[in-house]
Amino acid sequence: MSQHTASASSAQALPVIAFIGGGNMASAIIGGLIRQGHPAGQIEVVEPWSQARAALHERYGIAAQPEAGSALQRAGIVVWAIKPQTFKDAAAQAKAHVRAALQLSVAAGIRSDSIARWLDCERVVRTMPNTPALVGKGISALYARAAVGAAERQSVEAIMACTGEFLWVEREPLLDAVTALSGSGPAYVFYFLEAMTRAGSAMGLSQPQAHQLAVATFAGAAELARRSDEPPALLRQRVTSKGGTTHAALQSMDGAGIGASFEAAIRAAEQRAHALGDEFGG
Ligand SMILES: NC(=O)C1=CN([C@@H]2O[C@H](COP(=O)(O)OP(=O)(O)OC[C@H]3O[C@@H](n4cnc5c(N)ncnc54)[C@H](O)[C@@H]3O)[C@@H](O)[C@H]2O)C=CC1
Ligand SMILES: O=C(O)[C@@H]1CCC=N1
Repeated sequence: MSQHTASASSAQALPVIAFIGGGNMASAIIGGLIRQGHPAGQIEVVEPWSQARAALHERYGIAAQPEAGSALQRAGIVVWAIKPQTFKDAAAQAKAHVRAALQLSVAAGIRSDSIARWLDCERVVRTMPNTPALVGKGISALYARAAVGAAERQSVEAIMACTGEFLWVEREPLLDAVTALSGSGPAYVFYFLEAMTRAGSAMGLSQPQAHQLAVATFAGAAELARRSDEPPALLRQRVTSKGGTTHAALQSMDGAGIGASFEAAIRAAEQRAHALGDEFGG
């Protein structure tokens, strides 16, 4: 894997970008693009759901189209931000208008072979972002097919840098691992936040106090891990006094097999990503 940190490079220099699907991930990327100076008028969106179209108009002033049409032909890059289940049908609907563009898919599991076949286009990049993209703190992994040129890779980097950090993976199957780790990862963090907040409330703190303490602890520990040269295991040991409170908590977690269960859960997500490709990539 090669790594890059975010440098929201010249979003203004990007071509017209079309989004097929205007839901959560599309909104997060569009928000990042607009924050970095990409004009709303240089964005096309196809979104069949009227409420999602209204939200895009209210938030970004974008008039999304209910179905694929010739307006898509001005796009140099097409972002596929639809569910894996609907990708094939959406590709059939839009193909005639988008074949000349660079295709960028955010869909979990759907392999670039399928996308290239559906669109009759070899210039395909897959990315796996995550929802902190909404606040410019996302991380995305990228994979490009061989036909994608250096300038096109840079354009994709400029788009994803608008949403946070990015890195490239050299082998496409690694995107399933990325999906399991950082794509789904925010949900794991929220799951633990919920548990910590519930525990805080049960111990007598108010819900807002418990929430504030839990969120600040996650943000602070993550920032410490990011800035530190030391591995997480050592940072954990520094919190853990012999015979103290942390030791009691960690012993309880080990006894319940939480670490092993958590790893197994992430492997389950990876397997599901792979299965989505088999199920909906035909
Ligand atoms: N939500 C997340 O945390 C992440 C999602 N993804 C991937 O992003 C993709 C989109 O996910 P979300 O944005 O969360 O879903 P979403 O449901 O919010 O957005 C998908 C949108 O596509 C629209 N749509 C349905 N059929 C269409 C068609 N034929 N043409 C155009 N638009 C159509 C739907 O009305 C919907 O608004 C999925 O493939 C998912 O795997 C990737 C990373 C993280
Ligand atoms: O749950 C999902 O399938 C998508 C992919 C990563 C996050 N959400």
